[in-house]
Parts: sequence; structure tokens; C-alpha cells
Amino acid sequence: MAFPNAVDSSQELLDPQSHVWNLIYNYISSMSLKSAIQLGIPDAIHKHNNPITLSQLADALSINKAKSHALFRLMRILVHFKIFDKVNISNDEDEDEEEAYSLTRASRLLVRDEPLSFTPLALVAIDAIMVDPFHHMAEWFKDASPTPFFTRNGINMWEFGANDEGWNKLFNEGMSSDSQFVSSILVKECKHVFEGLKSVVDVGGGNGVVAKAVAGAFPGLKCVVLDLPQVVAGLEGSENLRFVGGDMFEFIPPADAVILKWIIHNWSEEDCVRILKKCKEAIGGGKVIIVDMVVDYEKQEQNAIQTQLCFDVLMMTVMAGKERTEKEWADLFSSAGFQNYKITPILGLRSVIEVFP
Ligand SMILES: C[S@@+](CC[C@H](N)C(=O)[O-])C[C@H]1O[C@@H](n2cnc3c(N)ncnc32)[C@H](O)[C@@H]1O
Ligand SMILES: O=c1cc(-c2ccc(O)c(O)c2)oc2c(O)c(O)ccc12
Repeated sequence: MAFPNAVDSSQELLDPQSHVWNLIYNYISSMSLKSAIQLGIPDAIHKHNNPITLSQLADALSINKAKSHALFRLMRILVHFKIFDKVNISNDEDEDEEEAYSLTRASRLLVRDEPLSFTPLALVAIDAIMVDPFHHMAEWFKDASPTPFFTRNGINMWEFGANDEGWNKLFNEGMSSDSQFVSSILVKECKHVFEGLKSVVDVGGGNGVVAKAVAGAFPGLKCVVLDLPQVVAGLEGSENLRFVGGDMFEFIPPADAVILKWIIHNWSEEDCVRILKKCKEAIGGGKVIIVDMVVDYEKQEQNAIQTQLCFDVLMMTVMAGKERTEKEWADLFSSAGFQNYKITPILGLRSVIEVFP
């Protein structure tokens, strides 16, 4: 039986099949990366100090020798995705060359001892429990739940974290590793954002990584971290840093500035206006410092748009949040009574947005 739309050649079938298969099986790239991180491959290569051969890598990881070729195939896909490099080495003059693996700038950031490592974030994002809500997205489109996370678990993400210490720890460690990464750039490239401030509150500041970095870079600055009680429980402050357990929808301690890193994208327009109005009460004539994505579907390069779109669906799935375009940000600020804002695209996929009452 002929296809409804006459197909001139098989290629007109095979090309779309290849395109859809690429998307269907893309999760295997993430799972291969997860396996490499769990096995400690970046750490083993780093520790070896030189490019490492497959057999040296298998020995370093105590991998069953019968699975050496499987390790070769895992490394092959990760070299394809430029997570690792493959080079040819020879130990002395007459010996044949042998293939070996080295780190790239990407995998160097997955070495656990690397101060800016975002391995904890990677393990949060691809953790089996974390990914589970995505299997309920289609169901969610037809139910009354606020998110697929709620459809799957019957409670929202923060309540889930309050009830599951292990999940809460995993999530907060993931966030902290990203904050370590972002803070290193913030205090180096964005000093002007903090200069002149006498006090700052990091709202939803988690384990306090950003606040600690800012407090360290600006010793005269009084820093407060406001987060849920289960997040700040037991966390020690310092001379110019203290932790406060509370609810940002109820009260934000007064300060010259409020930091909101990866907060606004967690929430709906309505909740964001509530948060920003509380921030406005807290800062008086000061400012809000937001670290989040500003999505530009036209101007950005394809990889950045793809990652930002994935984050947008992630926020829809876990938190009823979203990633926003500049116009959406501007509308939000206006609805919350702010008069002006300045976007500094200094963090790659994310920007620093200063908002003024
Ligand atoms: C995505 S995490 C970002 C954490 C941190 N700002 C960072 O970027 O690493 C969102 C944070 O908001 C906190 N949070 C959620 N609801 C909150 C509320 N009602 N009041 C204060 N903090 C809240 C969470 O506990 C979590 O630490
Ligand atoms: O990488 C992240 C992952 C998640 C996350 C949470 C629960 C899940 O079930 C899940 O599949 C993913 O949440 C984030 C978030 O809320 C942010 O604000 C920023 C980054 C992340």
C-alpha cells in the first residue's frame, strides 16, 4: 500500500527516522556520563597525571578484565561527546604507539577534588529518583497536579525534601557545587555589583556557598542566608555571615541587597511577584541581584538554546517554574513595582540581573 504522501525515495523515510532516533536514545548519553562519574573516570585520569591507556584505566578503576572492551565502548561515546580526549602515546622510541585518554576542560570540571567541580549537580540532575517525575509528564497534562513531580510524589519538591533527608542532602550538595562555580566568577567579574553594599541577604541561599564567597570577598559586608529550616539546620555562620531559617513568602530580613540565585526560575509569575514584593520591602532603596537564565531563542547559539529549553521543561516538571525571556523578566519586575533593571550576561547560560525599585 502506497504511503499517503508519495515518498520519492527511502531517504525521505530514513532521514526523519534518524532524526527521531537521535532524540529517543539521547538519554543514553546522559547515562553514559553518569556511569563515568560514578566509576570515577575523571578522577582516575586526573590522578594518573598523564594520558591513561585503557588497561591502565581498567586497573585504576578495578574493573573486571572481561569488561575492558565495554569500558572502551563507554569511553568511545564520551570521546565522541568531547568529555574526554583520545591521544596516541608511545613510552619509548621503538615501542608502537598506543591509544590513551586525557581530560578535556569539560571533564576537568567533573574531577571531584576540583574546587569548581559540578559533579554533585550532575548526579542530582540524573539521579533515578530525580528523573522519575519525567515519566509522569504525559499523565500530568491531563490531571489537576501543579507539576509532574507532584503527580509522581503527591507533594511538592520542598515538602519532599523536608521529609527525605537523603534527597535533601543530595539536592543541596548539587546546588552548592553550582554555587561554588558561579561564585568564583561573581566575586571576580562582578565586584561592582557588590561594591558599596553594607548588608546582603541571599534568599534561598541553601548551604550558604554564595554568601560565604561574597562575605569572604567583602569582609565589611554583613551577609545573611535565608532558607527553609530543614536546609539551614545545623549550619555554622561566621563573623559576617549568619543563617536564618524561614519562609521568603512571609519575611525577608532587611538589607541593602537581596540575592536570588536559581530562585525566580523555580516559581510561577504569581509566586515570583510575591517573592519580589517581599524583596522590595526588605531592600528599601537598594537592589535585587538575580542569577538566572535570560532566554533569547533568536540570537543565542543552538547548544545554549537547547540547554535553556531543557531547563525550562525541567522547571515545568519539578517546580511549576520557567526560564524567561528579557520581556518576561521586564514584565515580572514591573508587576512587582520595580522601575529599572540591568542584565549582565557574564555567566554563559545565565546572567546577573540587577533590579532597582
Ligand atoms: C534551586 S535551589 C537554589 C539554591 C541556591 N540559591 C543556589 O543557587 O545554589 C532553591 C532554594 O530555595 C529554597 N526555598 C524554597 N522555598 C523557599 C521558601 N519558601 N523560603 C526560603 N527558601 C526557599 C530551597 O530550600 C533551595 O535552597
Ligand atoms: O539541576 C537541577 C535539578 C533539579 C531537579 C529537582 C527535582 C527533580 O525531580 C529533578 O528531576 C531535577 O532541580 C533544579 C532546580 O530546582 C534548580 O533551581 C536548578 C537546577 C536544578
